[in-house]
Amino acid sequence: MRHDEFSRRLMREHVLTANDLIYPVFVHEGQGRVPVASMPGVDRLSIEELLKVGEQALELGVPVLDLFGVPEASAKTADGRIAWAEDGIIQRAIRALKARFPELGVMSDQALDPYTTHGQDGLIDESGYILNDETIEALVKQSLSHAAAGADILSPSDMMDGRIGAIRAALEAAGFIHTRIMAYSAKYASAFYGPFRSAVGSAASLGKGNKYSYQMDPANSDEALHEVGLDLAEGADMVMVKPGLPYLDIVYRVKQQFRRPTYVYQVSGEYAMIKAAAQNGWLDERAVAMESLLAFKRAGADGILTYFALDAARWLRETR
Ligand SMILES: NCc1[nH]cc(CCC(=O)O)c1CC(=O)O
Ligand SMILES: [Mg+2]
Repeated sequence: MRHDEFSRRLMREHVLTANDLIYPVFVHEGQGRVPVASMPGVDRLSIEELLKVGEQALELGVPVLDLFGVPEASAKTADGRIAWAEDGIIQRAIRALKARFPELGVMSDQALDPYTTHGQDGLIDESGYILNDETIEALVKQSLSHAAAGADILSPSDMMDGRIGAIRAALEAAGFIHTRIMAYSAKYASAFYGPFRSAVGSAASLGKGNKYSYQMDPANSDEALHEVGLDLAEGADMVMVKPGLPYLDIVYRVKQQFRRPTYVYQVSGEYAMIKAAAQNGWLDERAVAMESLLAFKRAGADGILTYFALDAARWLRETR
């Protein structure tokens, strides 16, 4: 069966298409594009540049852009309140994208880390411990402001307990009955997020801090199922596992157990490793990237958040 291309195609079990891809983008207050040094090929975008990327995504058939904000460092506070400002960077970005491309799916991130002076995803007490319930109140405000700006999908990435239920209830009460929620349900306390933290500018704020008291222990697997079950019960439409390739077993177990829309995030560090090896001539970038994306499909993912999204959509087009 492996002898010829036709029979290899005939017995192929899984396929990757542009429909499976979500493209994460960084939107900054500055002008133009500013490269992220640890993520070659990824730039922080002004809203004007974001619109060009939105057009490319539509043209390539990538269904959704996922927006992350990069505020001015001077605008950060301990409570991260610019995260829910009506004229905040993400709120303006959502409005601009939806006005220009109503048919493009727009997803946005809910967490406070780019907006706080301490770089944690929520509010903290004097000892630095994250305050679950106070954080949820802030996340609800952030969520409502994104929904009001026109976000199609909210994606709380903070890992507080109970935030999906609170956000869902607030959306319903405010009449946002079409806003979808993709929960970062099994988000691990991973060192693979390093380049992302540089991109949004939370690395410097976080310093030697860590997120062990709210993100999951990489040693755990049953706990991921517990977390997914809670988020689905609280009203999540979609659940996510993060990071990606080192956690394929979790993707597989979540899909097998719940059979619900399941997503995986190929995170910044995974992207950086492939890019760095490719730049050294050690790996074939396109082949390795496409193999990794296919592996997510094989494990059971319904979609993938990846910084390769636009490139992958182009590569898929070339091979068709
Ligand atoms: N709310 C924070 C957030 N949202 C997405 C990522 C990581 C994404 C990536 O590494 O590509 C992180 C980093 C973190 O939890 O510190
Ligand atoms: Mg949870």
